[in-house]
Amino acid sequence: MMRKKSEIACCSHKRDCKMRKLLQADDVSCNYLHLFVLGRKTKEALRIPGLPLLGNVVALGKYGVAYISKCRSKFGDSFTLSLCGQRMTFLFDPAMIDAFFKSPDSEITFRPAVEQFTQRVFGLPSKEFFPKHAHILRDLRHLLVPSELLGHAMKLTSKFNFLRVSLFLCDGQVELFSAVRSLVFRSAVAVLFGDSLLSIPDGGAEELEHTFFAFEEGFELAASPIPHMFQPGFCTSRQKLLTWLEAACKDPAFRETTCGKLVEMSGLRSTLVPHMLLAVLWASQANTVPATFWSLAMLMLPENKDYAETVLSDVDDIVMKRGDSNNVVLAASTKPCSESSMESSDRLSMEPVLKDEQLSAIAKASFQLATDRRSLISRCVAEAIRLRVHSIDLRMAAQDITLISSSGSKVSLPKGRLMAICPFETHHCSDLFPPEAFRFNPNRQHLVLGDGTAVPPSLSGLAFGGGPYRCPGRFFAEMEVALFVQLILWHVDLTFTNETAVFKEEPGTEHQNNQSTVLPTNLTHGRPQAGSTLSKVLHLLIGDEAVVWGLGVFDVAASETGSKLLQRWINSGDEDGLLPPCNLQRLVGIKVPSEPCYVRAMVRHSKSSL
Ligand code: HEM
Repeated sequence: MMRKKSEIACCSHKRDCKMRKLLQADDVSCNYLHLFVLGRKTKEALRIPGLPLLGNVVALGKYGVAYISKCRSKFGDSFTLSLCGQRMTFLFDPAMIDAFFKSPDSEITFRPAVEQFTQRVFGLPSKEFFPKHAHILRDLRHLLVPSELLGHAMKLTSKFNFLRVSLFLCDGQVELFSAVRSLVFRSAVAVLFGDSLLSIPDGGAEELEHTFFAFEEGFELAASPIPHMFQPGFCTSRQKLLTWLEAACKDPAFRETTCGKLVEMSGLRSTLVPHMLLAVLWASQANTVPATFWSLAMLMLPENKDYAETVLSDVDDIVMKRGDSNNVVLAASTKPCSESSMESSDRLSMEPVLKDEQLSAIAKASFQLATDRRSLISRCVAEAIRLRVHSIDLRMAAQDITLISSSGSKVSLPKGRLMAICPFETHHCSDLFPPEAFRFNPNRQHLVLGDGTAVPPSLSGLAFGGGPYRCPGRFFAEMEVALFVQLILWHVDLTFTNETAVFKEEPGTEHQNNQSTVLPTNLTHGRPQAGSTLSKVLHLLIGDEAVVWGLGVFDVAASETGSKLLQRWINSGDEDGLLPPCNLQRLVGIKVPSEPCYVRAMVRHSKSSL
């Protein structure tokens, strides 16, 4: 029996389909049962009311995932937003998410959905870039296969050894996100792009880092239709990055790096090369920095102390088994320097770089664990990523299609409709991550979608996308994050401090999101301007629903449950709220903290140095 081309088989979510269980039907028969026997009607996803012309863009831009969640709780598992005339249908049913990733390009396509990023943000003209896109993805994936990772891990470790003393001062107060950001960015850029990119005149690595994160902050707005002339900060930082990337390509050593090899294989016109490198720079840094921060921060929580100790003793065990223990003072048995009887001048004098053989033994053990998906550190990283995952992933309907949910209901989408999934909302759903999706639990079951081919079963769920366009840097990223978390834990004992900052922030390290909205108060605490004249006029002109959903203004009573949910979200995995809340506003990329996270870092010292 041939499947109708426009009807996408989605009924592979085996646990949920009662009809399948009852009749013991296979995937295809099950879909046909729903289509013809049960005769469910196909309908368009519900359109959310909104403002004339602007639709829902104001509310979505202001409240991000909080608004998406609100729409889901009111309108169900599929609904359509209007964003300045462009319709975007959100899908939450697991079978539809599977189809979103699994369907061939002739049905659900990638290119037109992400063109606004590649073209507007990175300046890559679609006509020239997309014919090469599949090859570039394949080549990057090939350059970062697991068998290539040990060399990268050793280079990352030597960068860590160089930077750790300045970033984690002995007995000093540290803003953890800034320290992690500098460590991860400077190390990974050196490994993937070469040292020359970090040695730009007038400021070197610090200037590059500062400029990149200014670009990153403007990234989402730059993809929107708002003209770039209104975003001068973004334009300046992009221009600087392009100039530095162009210069870095000319260094002969660049050819030996991962990105140098990628450029050579890509066959892209030379003027486009810096633009492609900018895209890879963004993709390789924007997520790993917050992923490392959250993984480390979750392991610092008192309730996760046992996990943190086991992570360290796992490293020790491997070092012992390999017979390298003579060279290494085991991390779990070392005390932070503040607990020793040493004077602080002694502690600082012991600060110097570890001996090569010590570091190499620790790094090899950490690497082994970082690349083993079953190890505790890998599971902790995956779980932290799950809880702070991005809020949107996009595709587009390449023809008129009908999606079928796990329960057999059907949703039709016209050709050209933008389709979105929301991993952040999905990852907080206890049906998919039982028993308690909001808890940090590295021992939980993997997410299994459909037959597991589009999104491989994993704790980190949808964090790396799926299907042919899944993240090509996944293995590298998982290794990098887990390696750094282990090295940092091995090097310093970190404790939260309630004190406010006692140090002056260095230029370029200021916290990005201090000003941003963490939790949209009027999404949870009522309608602040309900009585204003403007509000009354708007209500009269376009109706209550359009104002409420167009601007995101809700009543307290109606949103009491939603309010609790939102409050739990910004601190999910952290019941006592010790960590900074995460910023729910941004849709793209792993969530960043919206407040600084001050910690006291006490360097562990080796017994052999005593
Ligand atoms: C924790 C870290 C990371 C996360 C969570 C992540 C996540 C993602 C996601 C969700 C996508 C889109 C996939 C889709 O739509 O199906 C993506 C694409 C991509 N990622 Fe990653 N990524 C990470 C790290 C990296 C690293 C380290 C690299 C490079 C070394 C990288 C390179 C890329 C590239 C080049 C793309 C674009 C693919 C395209 O244009 O089709 N990523 N990543």
